[in-house]
Amino acid sequence: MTTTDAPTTLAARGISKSYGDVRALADVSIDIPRGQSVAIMGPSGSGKSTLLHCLSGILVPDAGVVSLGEDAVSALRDKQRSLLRRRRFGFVFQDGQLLPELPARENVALPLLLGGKSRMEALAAADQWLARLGLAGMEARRPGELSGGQAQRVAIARALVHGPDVVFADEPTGALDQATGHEVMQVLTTTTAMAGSTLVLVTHDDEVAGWCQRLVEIRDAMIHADQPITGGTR
Ligand SMILES: Nc1ncnc2c1ncn2[C@@H]1O[C@H](COP(=O)(O)OP(=O)(O)OP(=O)(O)O)[C@@H](O)[C@H]1O
Repeated sequence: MTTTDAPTTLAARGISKSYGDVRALADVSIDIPRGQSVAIMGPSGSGKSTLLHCLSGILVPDAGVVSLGEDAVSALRDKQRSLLRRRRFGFVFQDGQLLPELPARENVALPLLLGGKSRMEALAAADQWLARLGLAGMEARRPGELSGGQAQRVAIARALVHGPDVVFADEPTGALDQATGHEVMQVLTTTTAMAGSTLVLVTHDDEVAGWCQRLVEIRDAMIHADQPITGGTR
């Protein structure tokens, strides 16, 4: 949260992004209030990942502004932007992107250690999150010793351990079978809701999107539709 008590809205104002001649985003604006879960869908190449990367400060738009509460994310210099990303955002990718040589508990503790917490505090918090996600007893396993669904739960714990304002997820169930994907989405949406974090995810899968409260459809670099999901699980 910012120093005021105002809810921390993630917002894009008129953002555009091109790669050479390819226009990936054209004058896109969106407001995502704190705690909301949003699915971004659209055809391949429509600009979904570019939007996610601009909102999360991985990319800087060519024009327009991305802000989180009172902080203009897109105006920050590289170093400040990566600091903000580390402190206030969490990320879940398709393949988890856990560090293969580290046990689950150390993977989860990493954002806290990077944020300056003591090793003891960070590992204790990591163990709590792993237990919350149904992984008690698996703290010492390395990612290669976990199933795909278990590894994604470790990735979710790592994304949430430092109490981020926003969790960004790019195809979080893309590498899982349907039943495991369903389970991971249930865990992802309920734990981010419990933590009071916003969830922004990109998916090709209607069922995955159905776990969110809002659906944003991108076509040809623009927002084509933006509507609440009725019967959304969150
Ligand atoms: N690094 C890059 N260099 C050049 N062109 C790029 C780059 N990244 C994306 N693009 C192009 O920008 C457009 C939007 O890409 P983006 O990855 O945002 O789409 P997407 O909707 O996420 O696609 P997919 O569903 O296939 O992942 C596409 O035409 C893509 O080819």
